[in-house]
Amino acid sequence: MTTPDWWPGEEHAAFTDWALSHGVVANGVTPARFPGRGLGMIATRGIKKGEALLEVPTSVMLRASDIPSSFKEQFPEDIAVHALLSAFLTHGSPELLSRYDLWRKAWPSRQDFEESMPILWPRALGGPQWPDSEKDTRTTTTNFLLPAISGHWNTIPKKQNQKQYETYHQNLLSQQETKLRKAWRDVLCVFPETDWKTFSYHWLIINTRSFYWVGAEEDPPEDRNDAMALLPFADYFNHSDAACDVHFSEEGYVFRATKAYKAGEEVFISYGTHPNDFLLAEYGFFLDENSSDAIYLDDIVFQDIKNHEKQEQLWMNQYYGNYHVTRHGVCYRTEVAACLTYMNEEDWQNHVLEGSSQGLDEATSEGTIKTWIRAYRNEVDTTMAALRTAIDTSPEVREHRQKAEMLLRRWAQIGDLCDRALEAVAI
Ligand SMILES: C[S@@+](CC[C@H](N)C(=O)[O-])C[C@H]1O[C@@H](n2cnc3c(N)ncnc32)[C@H](O)[C@@H]1O
Repeated sequence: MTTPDWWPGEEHAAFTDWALSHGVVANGVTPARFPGRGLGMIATRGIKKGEALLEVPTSVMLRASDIPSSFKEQFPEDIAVHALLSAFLTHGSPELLSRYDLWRKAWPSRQDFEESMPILWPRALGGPQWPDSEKDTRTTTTNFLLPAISGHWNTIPKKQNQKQYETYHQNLLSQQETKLRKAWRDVLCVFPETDWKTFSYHWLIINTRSFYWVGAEEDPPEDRNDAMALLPFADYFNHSDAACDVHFSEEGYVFRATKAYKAGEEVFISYGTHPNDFLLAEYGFFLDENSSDAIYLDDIVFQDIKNHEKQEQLWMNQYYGNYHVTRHGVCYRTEVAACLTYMNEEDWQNHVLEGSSQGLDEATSEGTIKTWIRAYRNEVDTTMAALRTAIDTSPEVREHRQKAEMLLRRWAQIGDLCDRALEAVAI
């Protein structure tokens, strides 16, 4: 019998047999190869909306509670679950880990992560310095990484004394780096001889393949990132921005179809409503079409609203930061910040608290917002031109041409998003 062109290969067939014989129920889906996406799930027959496609019992999952206490107790109490699971995959007893051998053979390689994940990219493309990084020989100081990932701009000076606030979709790389550096310190405390490449590989496996999990008897952890588990087989699902019907209970996880599928179609789940910069930083890919795509104007807005009292007003009224733009225009927070550039304190307070339009000038607000979006558009043009030049002239960038071209594609998307938002802005 000839194998189909999506045939995943022997190691995936062997892992599938293991999963099915250990209680995983796959109902019309199986792993398959999809160009540009590695492995994913394919519908093996017509599937109706609402059908249960996959059940993964808790007995095959890997959670913090599955790690023996004797192993856990060696680590600092505040170790993150992500770090603990990475440490267990790196240093757990071979007898306990052997049950996952076939699953682990089905994972992507470290080389795959080096290609796709900015956190492992070379310094020349804005990647961080790690124990195995090559000497920093950058000949350019341009930031080629996207501002939401790197936290840096080429054309906009970053304000130094901004307040600390939660940003879920900005400064992504430094947040990720902080977590990985802490995990690395925690594992070295207990296993000083840990191999960086192996540990960081496991950390990235967990970063890209874990699911939200809280046990029935447990309260959700303070840090949402600690509510995680690995689900063998379910981690074949790729992401799309379509809706997704996923439930978990003490028995395990159940994935249901949110639409009908024809045999041969890829079945996706949603990893969450994430903009493309987030997908690139956290998962090493981004979508061509993403209804959740957005860019953030915070550094541009704070460059404009420098006045300390005005910044305090934003802060006190909980409008400080997280100003986002989609192709449909800007969020309400951005509109509120734009009014503050020209309204007096009393009028602005009455506007945000009571909806008063005293002192509101929609044309001025619109003009301010367009100036902010144009500043982002200018950053796109400047950086794309520099990146194109670097691809042609800089040996250290040319060596990583595929990654540089991935960045160019994302910058072009952002340029397009700015143009559409400029057309859409009308308050
Ligand atoms: C949970 S795994 C999914 C299985 C994975 N494709 C594999 O080959 O093992 C998540 C990873 O799959 C890839 N991925 C998921 N959705 C994708 C998509 N829509 N396009 C491209 N790659 C995707 C990314 O590399 C991501 O880090």
